[in-house]
Amino acid sequence: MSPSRVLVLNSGSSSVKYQLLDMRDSSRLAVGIVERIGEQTSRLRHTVLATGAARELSGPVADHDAALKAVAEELAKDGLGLDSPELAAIGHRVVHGGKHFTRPTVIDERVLAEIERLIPVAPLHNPANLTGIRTAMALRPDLPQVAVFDTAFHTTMPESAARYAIDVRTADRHRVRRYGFHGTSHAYVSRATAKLLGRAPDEVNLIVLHLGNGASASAVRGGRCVDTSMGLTPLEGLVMGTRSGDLDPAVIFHLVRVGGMTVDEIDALLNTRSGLIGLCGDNDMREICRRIDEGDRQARLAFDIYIHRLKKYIGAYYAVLGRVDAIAFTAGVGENAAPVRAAAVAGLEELGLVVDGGLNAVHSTEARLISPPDARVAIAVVPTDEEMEIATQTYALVGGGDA
Ligand SMILES: Nc1ncnc2c1ncn2[C@@H]1O[C@H](COP(=O)(O)OP(=O)(O)O)[C@@H](O)[C@H]1O
Ligand SMILES: CC(=O)OP(=O)(O)O
Ligand SMILES: [Mg+2]
Repeated sequence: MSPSRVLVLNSGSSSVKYQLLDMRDSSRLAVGIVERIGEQTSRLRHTVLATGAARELSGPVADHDAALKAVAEELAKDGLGLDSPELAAIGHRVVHGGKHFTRPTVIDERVLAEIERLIPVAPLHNPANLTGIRTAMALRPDLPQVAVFDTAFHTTMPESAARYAIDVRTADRHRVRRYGFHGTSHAYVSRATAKLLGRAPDEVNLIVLHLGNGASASAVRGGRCVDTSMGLTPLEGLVMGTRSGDLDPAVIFHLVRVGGMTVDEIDALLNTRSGLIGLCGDNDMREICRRIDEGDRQARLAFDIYIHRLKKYIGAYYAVLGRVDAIAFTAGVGENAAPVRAAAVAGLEELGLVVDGGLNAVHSTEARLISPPDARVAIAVVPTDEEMEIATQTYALVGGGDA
């Protein structure tokens, strides 16, 4: 029988998430994460689904190369190692693919060079993705390695949404435009939401809200992205865990000229010390909700700023789409934080947006509706599955199934 397993690697700035899937029945064989890479307190958690065996290792993991080698060792302990003849391909999440990569792509030297060229516009993500790919290639040079790009789903955006209103020649020379991210999630959730509605993806208009540590919104018309909130880099748009999202670009000039800060200092400020953590010292929505319940005003303000921005994007994408069939909440905050979902659409009844308090309060890992049955616009909670989407696209590309 031809090999049917796909290993998916999602290398983030300080973590590697991985899953080994069997694409014959889309089952998961092993899942895990290496966290806090580069620190003394790194941790690897590995679960084998067939046996339920779970292992946790602690101790320093110096870099992404060491992390991936540790993952390979863990997989090998259960006979699921990278040397397995049943492995068909390795699928890699690559955050920035620029304008060039509109589809999943088998990685060769030319593709590696392009991902490397894009590092300045994804400094937190692309270097980690590259290390993951290079290590995996060294471990299995004979195996197809496939890059699945966060940006690919957004390449359908019209120029009116993708261009910034700056001098066209300058923008083109430096490839300054809006690319959008989390596209694998937006694509997966768009299809899953259409399925939940019992409709074909090409006949529904959706607003997808991916609210994780990084967060982005997208407007999807008939299965194609027409606008999204992240831009040249994953900094634009919504308020995030540690990122500011939208701000007047002159804030940067002001901080240089009046605040005496360097560009690198401002980069770090806006990417790592802003958003929820900058506003209230916490970037975990669970903790923020808990503090609000205790009457903490700083946490309340951070929540209100987060919601205000989210509501503005819902309104904007409603206008962009003209007609909205459903709004889908996804990722860590979107899937779990009922207060965020309720607040994001509060007061928007005139737009047909109503959340049923009882349905919203139910905890579930299934895709579900939280709007009343007669609502004009469906509001849904749809768990994302970037790893499954990456595996599906990877397997299809290497000839194993249909996309
Ligand atoms: N039960 C919960 N209630 C509220 N927020 C939650 C809950 N579980 C997770 N989250 C939020 O989800 C975030 C992580 O989302 P996730 O999609 O896993 O992010 P990422 O993939 O960007 O690291 C956490 O920072 C936390 O704020
Ligand atoms: C692109 C991006 O923001 O990714 P993440 O949410 O994984 O940081
Ligand atoms: Mg994520």
